[in-house]
Amino acid sequence: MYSFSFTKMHGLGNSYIYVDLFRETLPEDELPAIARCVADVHTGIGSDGLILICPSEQAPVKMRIFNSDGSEGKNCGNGLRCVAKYAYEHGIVRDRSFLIETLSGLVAAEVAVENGEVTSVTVDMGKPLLRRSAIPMTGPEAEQVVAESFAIGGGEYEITAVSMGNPHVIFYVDEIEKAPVTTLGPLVEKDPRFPEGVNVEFVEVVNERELHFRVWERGSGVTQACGTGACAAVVASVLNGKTARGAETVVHLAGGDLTITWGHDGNVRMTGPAETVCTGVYYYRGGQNG
Ligand SMILES: N[C@H](CCC[C@H](N)C(=O)O)C(=O)O
Repeated sequence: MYSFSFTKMHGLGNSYIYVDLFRETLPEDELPAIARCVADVHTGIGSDGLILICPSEQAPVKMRIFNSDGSEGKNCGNGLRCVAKYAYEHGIVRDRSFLIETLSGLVAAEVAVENGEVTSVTVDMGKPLLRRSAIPMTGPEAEQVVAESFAIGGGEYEITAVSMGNPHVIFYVDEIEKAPVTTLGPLVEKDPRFPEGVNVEFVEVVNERELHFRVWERGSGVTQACGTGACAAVVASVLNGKTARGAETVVHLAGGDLTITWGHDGNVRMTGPAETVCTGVYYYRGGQNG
C-alpha cells in the first residue's frame, strides 16, 4: 500500500483525479489500476478517470489521461482546461499562454485570471483529423466519413467521424432528451469498425450557432461533458452544412456550455470553465479494481 496527493477537478462536470508528477511518483505499470481505483464512486474518490500532470521535454507541462476503465486516452478537452488552471495556479507556468503536451501532440492554452484564480481557459486544439484511416475507422479509404450510412443494432443511421487526437463519431438527433446514449453508445463504442474504440456523441442542432450535445465516452460511459467530443461535434456540423466555418458555436452539454470555433486556419478553439473541487491524500491498496 502507498499513498499520494491528488486534486479533484472538473470541466462542466467531467471530473478527473489529477496527480501532480512534478511532486509525486506513480509506477507506470499500475496506472490503469490506479485509474480504476480512484474513479470508483463507492470504494475510491469518484471521477471519470485519472489525469497525470507531468514534466515534459517539449512543453512546460504534459497531460496524460486514463478513463475510468483504466484505458489511456490520447486527448481530453475538459482535462486540458483543468491542467492549464492547475499549472498556472501552482506556478508550473508563469505566463498566461503556454503549450501543453498530449499523446496526440502539442496544444496551446491561454488562461483568464481574476484575483490570481483561473476562471476560464481557451485551448487551441489544433486541426481535426478527418481521413477514415486517421479516425481510425475500417472500410474503404475515403477522404472523410461524413453523413455515411452505418447499420448497427438492427437500425440504420448516418454518422460523421472526426478525430481530435482521439476518435469520435457523431449521430444527429431531433430531440437530445431522446438520444439513445445508453443503448446505442456502448454498442458503437466497441464496434469493430472502430479498431481503437470510439467516443459516441449525439447532437441536436438548435440553429446555425448552437448545438445540444450528449456523450457516451470510450472507457468511461456517460459523462457530463466531453471537450474533444464537443469540438468534434462542431467540426462535424460544419462538414454537414449545419453550422458555419469560422463561426463561434455554443455547445450545450449536460454539465454546461462550451464556446467552440473551427477557424478558417483549420484549428479548433474551445473556451470554457475549469473548477477545483478538493485536494487530498489517496491510499492505494490495489485490490478488486487493481
Ligand atoms: N472527457 C474528455 C475526453 C476523454 C476521451 C476518452 N474517453 C478517450 O478518448 O478514450 C474530454 O473532455 O475531451
